[in-house]
Amino acid sequence: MDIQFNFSLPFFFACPLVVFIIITWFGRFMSLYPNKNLPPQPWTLPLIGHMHHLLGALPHHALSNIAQKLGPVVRIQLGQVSAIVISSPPMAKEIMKTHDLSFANRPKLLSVEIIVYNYLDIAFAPYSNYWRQMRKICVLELLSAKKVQSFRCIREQESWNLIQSIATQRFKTINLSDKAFTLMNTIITRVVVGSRCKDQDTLLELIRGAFDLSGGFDVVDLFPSFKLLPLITGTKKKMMNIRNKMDVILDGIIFEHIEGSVNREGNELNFEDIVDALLRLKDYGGLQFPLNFENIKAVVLDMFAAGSDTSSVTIEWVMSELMMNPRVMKKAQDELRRVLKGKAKIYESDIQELDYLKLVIKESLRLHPPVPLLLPRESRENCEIGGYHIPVKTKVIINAWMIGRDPNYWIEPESFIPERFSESSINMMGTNFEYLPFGAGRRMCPGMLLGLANVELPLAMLLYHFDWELPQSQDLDMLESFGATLRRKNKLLLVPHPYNTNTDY
Ligand code: HEM
Repeated sequence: MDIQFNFSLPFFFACPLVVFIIITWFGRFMSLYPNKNLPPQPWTLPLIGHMHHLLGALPHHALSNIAQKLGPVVRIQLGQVSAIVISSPPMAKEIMKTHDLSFANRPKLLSVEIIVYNYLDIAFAPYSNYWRQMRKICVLELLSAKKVQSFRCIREQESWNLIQSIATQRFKTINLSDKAFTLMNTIITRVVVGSRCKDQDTLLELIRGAFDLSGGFDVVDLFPSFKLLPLITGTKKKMMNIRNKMDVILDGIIFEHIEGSVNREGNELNFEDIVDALLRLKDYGGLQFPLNFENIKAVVLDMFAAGSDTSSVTIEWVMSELMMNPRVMKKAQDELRRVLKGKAKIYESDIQELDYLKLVIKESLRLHPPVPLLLPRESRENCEIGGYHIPVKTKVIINAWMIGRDPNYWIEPESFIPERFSESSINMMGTNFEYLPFGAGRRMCPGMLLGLANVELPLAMLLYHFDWELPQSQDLDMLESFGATLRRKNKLLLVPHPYNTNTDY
């Protein structure tokens, strides 16, 4: 199905101010425009026909509404950018398996260009020999199973610190969302930088600000040929400011590593953090594209951006779903308390047997994929998908959120039923296209192991050490907010009641 969201050009040039206000006001989506494959229509008709699906809606909801009306392959015109939206498992398979190589590019975005030193990172680098080299480094040197295992003591210490801090607030209302964010900021900072860093919160706030604009829905990315737009809207100045502030912090981090003055705690001496690994590879010299400080900073930014919020929102949503589903909460806690038999403290080796907890996380990632539209791709050549011709340089948005709730593939798709995975072979490895929390194909998430390890242990501890209640007279909503990740709109406020373990907090 082929529709276009666009403003007519004469209208655009006749009333630039009006259009500018409309664009910035309506923000994320453009309106409709006569479609060359449909009978000519005045632009207002399709606008009225579909705008109610778009206005005020979260992008993944808006695109789901449109897909329900128009089908699993919808072409939309986002300003000057031609895009297709993919909303079914077979069509996702076409993009990420059958034609994976043809769709292995990422579209160019101004915010990303400025922030990651002209696409020197992994997540937004165009498909190229450079990207292949950096991806290989990422998979083999930075995020391998062995490496993830080497960061285990960080997860154990920081998760335990979280439990201790919650224990001091027992029976009181705590903001679990904020606690999960702080925990994950600290874990990812220690993994990347080797120790807590005085600037970690500032750096992560800057990164969030920058990557919130990286969804490709910003007006400057929708009209890339209007070179003055980034200056008029102030986007360029804003991004340069963010980049400069980040640069100072990142230079400081690298300098400390080179100098050997990182303030490491006890067992942090025993592992190589991500900056160490990148500096080692820089000095190694045998790479096709030798690394310099900009390459290192771009990859470090990716690790922070991709590794922190994705895991903390997962903790937020798992805990929210458990509060909404007391049967599942009880079953998960029974498993933990049975397996751990009153142990005072949990270590990572203890959680291998927690099969039900793993199903709970899997089910939460189905209903609440932290990156609901994955990262956008772009076609590298002309291609045919589901009988439609897709021209080169078309942006591809895959609605993993909708796919995970597709009633043709999931029984009771809106219900939280972890057991659905117990007898099923569906996994997270990107081979089942009805379940794509980490994407699939060449651009699939390389941080899956680290991401899962970062949520499993804290969740096990939260559920083992405490029973949870909602604050008095409060209901729990499940409203979402869309940014770089899909998080709760309202913070998760809960009251912890210590469970009777042999623990001395
Ligand atoms: C629960 C945790 C996580 C989730 C749900 C998640 C999800 C995703 C998704 C959906 C993508 C896009 C895949 C695609 O386009 O097909 C992605 C890409 C990526 N993720 Fe993750 N991620 C998580 C954790 C992490 C962690 C911990 C790291 C590293 C510290 C990481 C690093 C990356 C990178 C570098 C990419 C870009 C890959 C490329 O373009 O080649 N992720 N992630």
